[in-house]
Amino acid sequence: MSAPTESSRHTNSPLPGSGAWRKNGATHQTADAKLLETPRSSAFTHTDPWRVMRIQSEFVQGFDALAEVGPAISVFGSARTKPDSPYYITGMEVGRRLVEAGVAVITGGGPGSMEAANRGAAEAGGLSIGLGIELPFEQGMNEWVGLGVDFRYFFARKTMFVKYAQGFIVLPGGLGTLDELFEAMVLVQTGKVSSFPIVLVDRNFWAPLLDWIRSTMVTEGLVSPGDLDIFSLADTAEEAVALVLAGKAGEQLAAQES
Ligand SMILES: C/C(=C\CNc1ncnc2c1ncn2[C@@H]1O[C@H](COP(=O)(O)O)[C@@H](O)[C@H]1O)CO
Repeated sequence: MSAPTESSRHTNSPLPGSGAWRKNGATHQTADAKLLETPRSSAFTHTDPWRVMRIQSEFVQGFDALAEVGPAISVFGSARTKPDSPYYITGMEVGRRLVEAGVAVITGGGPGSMEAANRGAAEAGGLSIGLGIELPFEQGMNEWVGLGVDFRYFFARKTMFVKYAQGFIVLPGGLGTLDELFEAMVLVQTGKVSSFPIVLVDRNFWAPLLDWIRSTMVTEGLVSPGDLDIFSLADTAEEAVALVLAGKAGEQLAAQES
């Protein structure tokens, strides 16, 4: 088939997405014309291909906002902890001690222990980061976040917790905290990240879960005994921060600082 002449162009219809054309087809609209047309319906914005664009933009937005963040530790913990609870007080001390060690604090930007860690970091004059998530019951970012990024998608937000931190400190929490903890553990277990310290704070709180992992999962051969070395345990903020800064993560943090 030969290329269309100027006069035949209006009657040669293009084959979608190929740059090819078919002779004597109906008059076609150019791509520019389609783009510039006022849309008759916004329904397309609720389709998966459109969502992919939105997801992509969420990654770009996160990478842009966090690219300049230096050494950082992600702190997870319950959204329900009240300011007078010992967990909140420990969370504040964790945030403060991380900043005093020259490390930024990344949290989910919400209330409870997230707020505590952001507050400790902000009050110590450090970088206090919140990665907020759109939820049906809107909470908004806690007031102690200095650099905030909002996400619609949990998985895009989770990437940021890992990509921009050199370790995790996990305060007592519920399902959200467990989700974040297990994701981190699986990334280490499967070798997707190396030497990523994970510190669980409050031995008493975590003991029953760890006993069950040992007595059931390890006994039944579903996890290796060595998998229990993926995390360390602490009882105080001081211990937790010292552990997360120790070892390989400490080397990475020191390298980023110099
Ligand atoms: C339930 C309440 C507020 C929810 N707001 C949240 N904002 C930001 N991040 C959240 C929120 N809820 C959960 N998360 C994430 O999960 C972890 C805490 O979940 P948990 O179930 O409370 O352990 C936390 O690290 C966040 O990343 C207030 O009533």
